[in-house]
Amino acid sequence: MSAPAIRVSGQAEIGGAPLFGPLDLTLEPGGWTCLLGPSGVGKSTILRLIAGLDTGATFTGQITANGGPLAPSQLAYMAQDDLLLPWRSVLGNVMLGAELRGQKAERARAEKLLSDVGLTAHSDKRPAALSGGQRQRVALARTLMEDRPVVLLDEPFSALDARTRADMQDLAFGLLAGRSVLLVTHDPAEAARLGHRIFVLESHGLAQMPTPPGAPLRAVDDPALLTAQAQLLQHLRRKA
Ligand SMILES: Nc1ncnc2c1ncn2[C@@H]1O[C@H](COP(=O)(O)OP(=O)(O)OP(=O)(O)O)[C@@H](O)[C@H]1O
Repeated sequence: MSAPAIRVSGQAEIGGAPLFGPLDLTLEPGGWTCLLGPSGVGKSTILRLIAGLDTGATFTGQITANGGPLAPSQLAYMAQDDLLLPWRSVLGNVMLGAELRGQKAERARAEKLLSDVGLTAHSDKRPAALSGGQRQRVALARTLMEDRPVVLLDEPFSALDARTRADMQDLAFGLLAGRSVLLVTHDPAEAARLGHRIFVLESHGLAQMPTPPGAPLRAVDDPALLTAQAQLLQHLRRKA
């Protein structure tokens, strides 16, 4: 699977007021690009624009994959809300994408993913019977099930306890190897651990931040990661 180079160049406004940009964001082809920034600055809007979904913003610019159009079939998108269908079982939600496309869902693969996210015992339950963190893991499994070259993740680990968060980062990083991943996160440690490229979105543009030396997935106790994490937090606090 060859992952395209995704580029977003342009600016957005809401109700006539600038939201972000002008900016020029190129995702790491086949790697993880992490996007941080203050609440409301437009991070989710960028994800939704790339996904071709409605936003409240008017975007002027271009979004390209290897210089051409990005087809919806190239991407998987995990929204901030889990968007689980309440009347389907957990397993049924993980298999939803294939069924919506009229394809036969790979049940064994869905069951393996549910095992990977630690939810085998919950596979027959309805989403309402799960905790917020469990629901988020179902949504992650559903996204990983899609097997697409471009993956957009909007705060996918935000509801997880620290240990599960590290485990799910490991899992997602392994299963998404070779994909172009755009991760929106509020967690500097997460960005420093996972990012091939790290950006902070600010109202006037985009700041590229240094990544720690060494390839992701970085060890959580790597001193260089801890330094990068602290620098990122300082940058975010200065901007606030
Ligand atoms: N459908 C919509 N209609 C109108 N305005 C919207 C809509 N969706 C988002 N906005 C506004 O657009 C701005 C950017 O929202 P967005 O969700 O992209 O921010 P964000 O950086 O992802 O924030 P957070 O970190 O809190 O998730 C916000 O001011 C928000 O109120």
